Amino acid sequence: MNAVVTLTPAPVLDRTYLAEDLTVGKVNRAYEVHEYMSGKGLNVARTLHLSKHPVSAVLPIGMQDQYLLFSTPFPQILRIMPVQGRVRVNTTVVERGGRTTNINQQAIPFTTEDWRNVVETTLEQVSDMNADWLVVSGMHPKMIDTGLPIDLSELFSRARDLGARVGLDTSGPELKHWGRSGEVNLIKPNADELASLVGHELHTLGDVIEAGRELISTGLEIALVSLGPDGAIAITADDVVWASAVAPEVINTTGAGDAFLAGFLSQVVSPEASAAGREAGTLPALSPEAALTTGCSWGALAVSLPTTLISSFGDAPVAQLREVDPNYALLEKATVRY
Ligand SMILES: Nc1ncnc2c1ncn2[C@@H]1O[C@H](COP(=O)(O)OP(=O)(O)O)[C@@H](O)[C@H]1O
Ligand SMILES: O=P(O)(O)OC[C@H]1O[C@](O)(COP(=O)(O)O)[C@@H](O)[C@@H]1O
Repeated sequence: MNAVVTLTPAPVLDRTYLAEDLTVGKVNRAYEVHEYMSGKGLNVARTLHLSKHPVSAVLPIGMQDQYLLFSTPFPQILRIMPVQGRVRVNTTVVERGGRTTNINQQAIPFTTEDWRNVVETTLEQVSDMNADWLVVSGMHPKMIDTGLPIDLSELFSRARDLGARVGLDTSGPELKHWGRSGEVNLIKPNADELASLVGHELHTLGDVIEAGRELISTGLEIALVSLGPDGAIAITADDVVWASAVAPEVINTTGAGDAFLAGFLSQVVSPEASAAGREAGTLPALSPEAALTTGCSWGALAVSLPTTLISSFGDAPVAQLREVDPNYALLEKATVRY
């Protein structure tokens, strides 16, 4: 079966304030607050589990903060690794009308021993589940002793030796490094992250395709680029597929990327392809079309909810494949941010 293991190297307590509007430099008041354990890999795993997909979420989290998991949905998918340090807090302010502002705290650094345990536990999960995918999502903590970001080389190469593809959803210098490393099969940048990765603005769908192809030439298998209201595009060596869905309303865009990635992973390797691949000792064939529409449907559902937690797919908007038009002007021009 097409199983997925997610690793969230820097889990988060997500605190979301719903406010009428946000005025910078003034006192702002929230009319509603939500707080729950989160992080990109955990969000992806929860959504996959809700769709009855086999998944395990590795979560390094200090003993003092494990109480935060008491009320978390689907505790059975968690593989908790006790590490030193407190969990970080990410704050989101959502205004009526859908404008969303995020303040994300820095990740807590790892000791060498803690990181080693996280790597071994993650690989154990990949092996035990015969996973088709290992997905590493969110910020990368630094190492206490060197001050350098975690090194994922060994994790990636051993996961690939176990027959899993490797997906990465991160941003900043880490995306710049791993996105071109040839050690990763899939990345999921949004348009701004892709612009930063290639170092120039992206105005049209053609610009996005060109940027994706540049990355494919470095050894990446799929550039999966999410384009907010323009849906998402999957670029491989042989194929370019574009799809989108119309969200009924836009309440909170935080979490849309995670819901989208979960939808994509849920379909991109069919159970039949997975079984055939294991039998033949080859990587299973990918089916990007069905996966992309599922991803866009779940992404559009996520933006219409106040928090990142999806509790049912019943109201998910239907997504359509679209004819790829390189001249299509993106609704939101992508800018370089770091
Ligand atoms: N306003 C929107 N309308 C419809 N779908 C949306 C909207 N915003 C996001 N989505 C869906 O969610 C996915 C992820 O959103 P995006 O904003 O691109 O990612 P991220 O949250 O990682 O920045 C998109 O690919 C799209 O399918
Ligand atoms: O690890 P980072 O980059 O701080 O991101 C973590 C944040 O991203 C989220 O997972 C949402 O991500 P998306 O909007 O990309 O889906 C939040 O729930 C969480 O606070």
